[in-house]
Amino acid sequence: MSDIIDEVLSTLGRGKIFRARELLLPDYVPETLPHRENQIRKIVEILAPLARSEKPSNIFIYGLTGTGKTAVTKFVLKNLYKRFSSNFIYIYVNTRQSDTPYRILADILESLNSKVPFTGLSTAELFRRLIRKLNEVNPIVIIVLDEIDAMVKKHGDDILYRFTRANNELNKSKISLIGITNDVKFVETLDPRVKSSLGEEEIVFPPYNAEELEDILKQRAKLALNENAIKDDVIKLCAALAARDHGDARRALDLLRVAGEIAEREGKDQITTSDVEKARVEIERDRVYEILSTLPFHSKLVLIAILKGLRDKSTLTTGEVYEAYLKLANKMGVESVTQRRVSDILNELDMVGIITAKVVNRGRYGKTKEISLAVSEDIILKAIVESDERIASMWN
Ligand SMILES: Nc1ncnc2c1ncn2[C@@H]1O[C@H](COP(=O)(O)OP(=O)(O)OP(=O)(O)O)[C@@H](O)[C@H]1O
Repeated sequence: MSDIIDEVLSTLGRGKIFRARELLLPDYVPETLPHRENQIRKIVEILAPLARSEKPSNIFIYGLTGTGKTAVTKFVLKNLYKRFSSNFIYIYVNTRQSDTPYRILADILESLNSKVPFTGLSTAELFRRLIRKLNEVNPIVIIVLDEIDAMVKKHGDDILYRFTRANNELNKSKISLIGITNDVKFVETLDPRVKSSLGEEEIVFPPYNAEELEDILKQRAKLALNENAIKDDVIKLCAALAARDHGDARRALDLLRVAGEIAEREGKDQITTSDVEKARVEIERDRVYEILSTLPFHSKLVLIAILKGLRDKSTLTTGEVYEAYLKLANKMGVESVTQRRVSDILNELDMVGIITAKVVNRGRYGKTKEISLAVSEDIILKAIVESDERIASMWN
């Protein structure tokens, strides 16, 4: 049996495209970050008091997705830590993954070598433990809260408020916060006290343009791909597609990586622009699949109702979708949600690009929406059936 494993591994190793594929993955923090010199300089200036063991101001960083916020923050902290490791420590928490106040506090405590049970304590108790722990250690603690909008939208900004006030309870140690978000409007929703404290310093990351993305891709391609595996037209196309999509470097790098994987799968030794086109379709399909499979149960049911309804007609009204949904809920023996909620679900599905809901005026009958699908029926069915056993058993 181990022959099979060796055989597969040896063919994988024989790829002609990648030298180090992992350098194109989103978690990799490169040694140089072109076109972010100003942001790096500004963060270093704000954090400079660390050199004198003094607490820096809190920083609030915002900019659209893929504009380098996380990479730049990690890069600066890593490099400052190399120089002043006796003056501070830093803890990075992604609050989309650790998306409750409990998990965030537990993550921070665990980084400080303090074991925390998975559940069972109050957040107030965790906070007390954190203060106690920090009072034992000397240095300044920089806490990076990445994607904080995700957590605050679900749980409110109480934990941020507590963090910004924690220094009053600390003796030797001090906390500085770096909050990162890609939702620019999010700042306005914060409690004014949190806003002014977290936003002592604000840094904006603008989107990259196509030329900047080309530089980023070229630099990364040099490290990750074999020398002759790529030509300029491929880099240009990846950069142009990602620039159109609000200047997102992650998207540009994903396009390049997936195009490389497609070329390698086909045994080629060079990536072509048609591989990039295929990569674009593949990435979009994965994105849609991910959205669909993580939808809440009733949203999935509404979609199935739409699929059934569209067998006989080309579009459906909101009322027709609701009727079809009620029938399904009844058949499955689940409690249905209100028509108002179904209407909200339809808006959400429209916003993420799964359906199209066009408002039409029906004269004296008022306005309604004409609902149709914006993605293929196959992918909806596949994602929902594969992610929800109850719906799958009804469908089969
Ligand atoms: N200037 C740059 N040079 C090289 N690589 C970059 C640059 N900016 C971003 N990247 C790369 O692009 C990807 C996305 O960047 P990053 O995660 O920092 O974006 P972000 O702004 O934090 O996005 P999000 O808000 O979605 O988390 C990462 O792989 C990162 O290494």
